[in-house]
This record gives sequence, structure tokens and C-alpha cells, in this order.
Amino acid sequence: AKGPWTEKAAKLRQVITDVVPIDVHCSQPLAPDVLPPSGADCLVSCFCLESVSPDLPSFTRALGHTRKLLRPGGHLLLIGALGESYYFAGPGVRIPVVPLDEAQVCASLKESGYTLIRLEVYTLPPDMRVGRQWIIREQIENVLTLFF
Ligand SMILES: C[S@@+](CC[C@H](N)C(=O)[O-])C[C@H]1O[C@@H](n2cnc3c(N)ncnc32)[C@H](O)[C@@H]1O
Repeated sequence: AKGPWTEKAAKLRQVITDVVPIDVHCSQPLAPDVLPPSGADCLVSCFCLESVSPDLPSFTRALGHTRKLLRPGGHLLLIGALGESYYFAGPGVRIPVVPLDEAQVCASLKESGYTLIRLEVYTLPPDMRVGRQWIIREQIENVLTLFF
């Protein structure tokens, strides 16, 4: 069915030139020839690191692995959720999420070598709480955005 997303999908297909697998738990998360030798100018991670890390050390390590993909002076835009304990990847498929607070995220960033440029923490408005995780964890619907 046609809708606003049809147009957005078409635009995206015009600008995305490749889709490659990544595993943030590997010390080399991408295949060696994917990025230029100097590294990426910018990386964006959206609701990924906390939702694929079983605990805080694993989250911190994933940040460190990601940093190695950036060129010196490159930027990471990290978007994630605070205080989640799991999300539903499908009916009955509950994926554990490391529940982070702001201080833990800042400490993990520092430990993995990032310089924090900007931090924004906000609460989702009720009409955006459509995902099950937001319904289940209404008390912790803070979303964290970090710019490096
Ligand atoms: C909660 S979803 C977020 C998806 C999307 N970015 C969004 O904002 O809706 C978490 C994503 O992490 C990806 N993922 C799972 N394990 C991963 C890993 N080891 N390394 C990198 N990404 C992983 C999954 O494929 C999934 O798309």
C-alpha cells in the first residue's frame, strides 16, 4: 500500500549505496575493506548498543569497538534508551537490554576514549510510546542522545 513511507523508502534507496553486516561485540566490528583506511567520518547508532549488550562491561566494550571504526576526530551520534531491561523483537521474543543510567553512559564513553560534545536526555511524549517496551516500562522512558 502507498503511504508516506513509500516515498521515504524510495528516497533512502537512492542514497544508500551498500548494506553491510556489523557486530559491535567483535573487536573488528566490520569487514576490513568496508571503510576507508582512515576510518569513518561519522557513525550513527540508534537503540542498538544497549539493546544488544547483556551487561555494562559489554556495552562499554561495544563502544570501544565502535570507536575504532572512526577516523581521528570522527563523530558518533549515539541514540539509545535509559533504564530499559528488555524489548520485544517479535511476539514473545524478549531481548534483554542493559538498563543504563546517564552517569553510567557518560562513564562508559569516557572509558572507551570518547569526548562528549553534547548530551541530551528527554522523555518521550505519550503519543510516541508506541513500542511495547515503552508501554511495559512507562517509568523509564528516557531517551538519550549523545553527540561526539
Ligand atoms: C532495538 S533494535 C534497533 C533497530 C533500529 N536501529 C531502530 O532504531 O529501530 C537493535 C538492533 O541491533 C541489531 N544488532 C543485534 N546484535 C547486534 C550486534 N552484535 N552488533 C550490531 N548490531 C546488532 C539488531 O539487528 C537490531 O536491528
